[in-house]
Amino acid sequence: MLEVNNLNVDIGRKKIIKNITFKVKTGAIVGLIGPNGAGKTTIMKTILGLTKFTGQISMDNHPITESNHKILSEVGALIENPAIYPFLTGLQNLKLYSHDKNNMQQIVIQLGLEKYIEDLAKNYSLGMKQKLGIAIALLNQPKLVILDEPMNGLDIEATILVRKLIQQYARSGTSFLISSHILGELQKIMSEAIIINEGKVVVNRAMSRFQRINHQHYQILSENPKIASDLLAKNNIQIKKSGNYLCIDAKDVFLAEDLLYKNNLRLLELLSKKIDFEQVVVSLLKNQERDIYEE
Ligand SMILES: Nc1ncnc2c1ncn2[C@@H]1O[C@H](COP(=O)(O)OP(=O)(O)OP(=O)(O)O)[C@@H](O)[C@H]1O
Repeated sequence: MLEVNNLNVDIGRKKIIKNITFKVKTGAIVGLIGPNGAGKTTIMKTILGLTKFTGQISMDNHPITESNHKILSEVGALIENPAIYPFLTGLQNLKLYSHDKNNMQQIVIQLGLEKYIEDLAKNYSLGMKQKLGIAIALLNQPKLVILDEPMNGLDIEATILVRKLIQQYARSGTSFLISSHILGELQKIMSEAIIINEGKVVVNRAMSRFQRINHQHYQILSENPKIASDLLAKNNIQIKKSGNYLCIDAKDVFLAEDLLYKNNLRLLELLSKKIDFEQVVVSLLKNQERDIYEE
């Protein structure tokens, strides 16, 4: 539904976004991940027609250009600080954007805003403002929702609520492009991850293709790593070397222990390891494009 092709953004003389191409399918939750200054917010702002660019952006085959933003009426967004008028109540703020009273009331309930929706927004806490900003982004049944750091300032209860709501909207066909530094949180909901660094895409992949996340493996340190490595390889155990350590799959650990014992190779260390998504992202960013954990 959203297609971004060969996107380039220059600010002053600096190239901020360098030839970025990606798609967001209907009902997908796409995570935009990258270190500070990677270009996440710039990409989001560009899609929303707020920044000059070269390349092509289209939604449902309608091009988004500097002069044609019509299709953006189908997009909800929360970028940086929520655009909230402090001297209006939460409800008055929502009414400014809402086309449908029933839909607005439903979102107030879905996000648990009832208790303070009649209060002036200037008296809202950071988390309350954030929830109101998310409510504005979800108004009017958007086809695409762009959220920059949506979990900012939210407590655990609100985080779970927003997570469930995003999943519920995605199930009914809304697409999401979300940036977050809280990778564990994003990992719980996103269907695809686009990892960017210095304005370029490092990896663009469905979550199901990060096969090694949470994969259990073992690191073995034996008396004689060279002989141990030859022995395990000869017995069809797949090994990866990491210095003197040999990494093997959890399913092979008993066989490996047995082989080492029978061949009088003393086991000095046996460490159980799990690779989490954060480690995968750090390794991808370090190696740029080469994922050491992928086969
Ligand atoms: N108005 C601007 N003028 C000059 N440089 C800018 C401007 N806006 C963004 N940049 C630069 O563009 C680059 C990307 O910034 P951007 O805000 O898109 O990064 P980000 O990935 O969203 O970072 P963060 O995670 O810190 O929010 C940075 O180097 C930033 O300094």
